[in-house]
Amino acid sequence: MAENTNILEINGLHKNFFIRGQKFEVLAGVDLTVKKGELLAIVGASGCGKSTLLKLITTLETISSGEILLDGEPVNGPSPKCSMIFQEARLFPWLTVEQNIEFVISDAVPRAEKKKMVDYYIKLVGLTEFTNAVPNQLSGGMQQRVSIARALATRPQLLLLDEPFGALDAFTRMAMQQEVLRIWEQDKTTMMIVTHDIDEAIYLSNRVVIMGKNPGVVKKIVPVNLPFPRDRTDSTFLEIRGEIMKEFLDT
Ligand SMILES: Nc1ncnc2c1ncn2[C@@H]1O[C@H](COP(=O)(O)OP(=O)(O)OP(=O)(O)O)[C@@H](O)[C@H]1O
Repeated sequence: MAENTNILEINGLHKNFFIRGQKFEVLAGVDLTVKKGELLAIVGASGCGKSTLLKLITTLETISSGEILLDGEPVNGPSPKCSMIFQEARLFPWLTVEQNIEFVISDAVPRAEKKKMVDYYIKLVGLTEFTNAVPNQLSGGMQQRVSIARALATRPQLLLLDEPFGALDAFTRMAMQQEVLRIWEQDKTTMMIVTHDIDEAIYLSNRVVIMGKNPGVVKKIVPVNLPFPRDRTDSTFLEIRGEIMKEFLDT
């Protein structure tokens, strides 16, 4: 059988929420395909359903209608093929960096192999010197790097990042964007990143998905055919920025 080159296929996805019996249609027919190895960014006005979309993929929320196929299989419960990172790092405060990562690796993995995996992911995010630190001994950016290492240690085929750098200052945020690209180039895990920052979306992704609001739909998908690392002042970068901004202003 031919290998499935799409890690994610979303067809006619609808999501309704009910508040005191009143129906709110949040997603109204989202179609989206993500190829293995892609770095996809999702942008859209606040409340358009970006986080809801990620939650439906991880089954933190349930679909109203439509389907989501993860590596060719309909999602119907949490899958080891998919991992998610949130705006805050959500680490265990009483565990060290090493223990936070070790925690998510299956007990079926032999001890020596587990140690190797933990060391690999700590090195991947550049925290080898902080292996034995607990989260409150780390900066916000470092904590988020631990959460990335922890998510990758589950060896997901798809990593979902929901505004992962939203709580970080501008300098740390830019450093983290470079870090994500470095990790992606080394690890090639498919990533879907939700962000409010249009520059971040263009800087990081192969395609930018622009969502429209009320109800949430995919309005436009803009390809970003620029080599990495990208120059934010490059004329094509700025052109793409203008194209995305125009969609927002038309909302
Ligand atoms: N559990 C819930 N119950 C009811 N309504 C919800 C629930 N979760 C989300 N919503 C509603 O769904 C809509 C989309 O929310 P969502 O968090 O997906 O948007 P978003 O695009 O990620 O927004 P933001 O950019 O502000 O984070 C909002 O109107 C929100 O109030």
